[in-house]
Amino acid sequence: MTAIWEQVKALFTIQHGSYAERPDTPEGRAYEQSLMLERTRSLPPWPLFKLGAVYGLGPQPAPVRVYQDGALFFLSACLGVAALFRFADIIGQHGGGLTAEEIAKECNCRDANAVARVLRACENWGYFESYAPNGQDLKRVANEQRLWRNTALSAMLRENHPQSARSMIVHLYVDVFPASSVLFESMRDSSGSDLEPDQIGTSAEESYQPSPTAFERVHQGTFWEYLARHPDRWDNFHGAMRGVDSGTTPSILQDIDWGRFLRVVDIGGADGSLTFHLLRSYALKGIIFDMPPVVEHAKQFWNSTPERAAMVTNGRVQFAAGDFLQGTGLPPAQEGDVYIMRNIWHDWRVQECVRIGQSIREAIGRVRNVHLIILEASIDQCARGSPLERMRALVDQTMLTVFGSRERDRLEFEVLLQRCGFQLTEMRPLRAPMVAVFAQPSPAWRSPS
Ligand SMILES: C[S@@+](CC[C@H](N)C(=O)[O-])C[C@H]1O[C@@H](n2cnc3c(N)ncnc32)[C@H](O)[C@@H]1O
Repeated sequence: MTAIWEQVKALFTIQHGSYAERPDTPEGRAYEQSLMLERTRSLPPWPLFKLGAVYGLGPQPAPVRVYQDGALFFLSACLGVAALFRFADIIGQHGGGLTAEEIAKECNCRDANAVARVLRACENWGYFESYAPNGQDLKRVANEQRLWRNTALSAMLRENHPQSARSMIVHLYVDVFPASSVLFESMRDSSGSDLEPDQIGTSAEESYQPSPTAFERVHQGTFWEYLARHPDRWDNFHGAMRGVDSGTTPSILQDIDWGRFLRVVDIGGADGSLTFHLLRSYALKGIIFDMPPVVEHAKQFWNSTPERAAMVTNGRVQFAAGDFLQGTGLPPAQEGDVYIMRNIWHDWRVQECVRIGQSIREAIGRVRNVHLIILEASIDQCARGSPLERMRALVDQTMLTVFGSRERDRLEFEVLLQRCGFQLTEMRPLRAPMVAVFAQPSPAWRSPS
């Protein structure tokens, strides 16, 4: 019994990495080596091994876990490939029941064996499900002959799923994934990815020269320049943002009382889908502010359904084109306005965030009863290792890789907002991978211009 208990403890200890580290002295090294050797040699009893490694009901052996984590980019690649080839759409259109070969044929992929293996890899993480034809024993059916259907997760890779993640997965695979492969070089050669908010206005800011991000190294330009050069990537990015919209909007609508505002000014609002949902649910007016080409795209989106077109015709929604870095084109505030920024600040380094925030503060001027709400995946809101915190950490990595920017914690928001002439009043968790940061203009603020 004691031996089994020791094994359980050893498994947990190895998995969570809290083994007794010793200083790097000859004695310390000898101790660690003997400890590690002992653990490496002492295999867990079969039932324990099976429970963790085969059934996933207990701690996994550390080597299994570490390899899985290290090679997890292949899961991203498989999901990207599945999304690009539209496996989920093809399977869904037939109501399931296709072999890998049939799927390969329909998506013009010549390698049916690779399709079967990509599907099998995805199946291990709950995407797609294989079953045997005519009630045969699945174990006796070769991977190529198995039939495939969607699961709740793989169905989200369908284009027409109400919460479709297809464009986001394609964006991560095509635009971001190549950049992640040079993160090492980018970090090695970097002069520091960003300033701290409290370095703004100090000598550190004057001497600060941002290094190119991993994305900029690979794609020879900023993310926005890259999108401008590749209209197909813009279209896909709009789709990705619509996916974020469908995943976060229900909570944004229900967890915040928008009824106390008169007008919403959606800064960097893209096609304005959040504004649309807000106008649908509340007696609000709306302005969508973005760069000129994006605003043109947004107008098409608003004219594409009678309900949205009517909101444009009766003046409930308006468009404003400009540049929030230059402070041009921002709609001046009216009493009862709420300026919102969903997933804006996290795209920018501190200096640019201050410029954007100050542009908004200028637009507000001395108008009273105006609010600012920032909606972002702020970090350090839940326990480390929780699903939400893990997702936010990955979004933060995306920001580092693409923009050299970051997801922020409360303290960073407080300092940044103060630099731009706002006061943080509340940080509210949402039932989504985002928090709402509420701020009010500080009356004492003086425009730097
Ligand atoms: C990550 S998207 C967020 C879109 C939208 N807020 C949402 O949550 O769906 C960032 C938006 O910022 C806009 N943007 C980028 N640079 C800008 C600039 N200099 N001035 C105005 N908008 C800009 C982009 O066009 C894009 O629509």
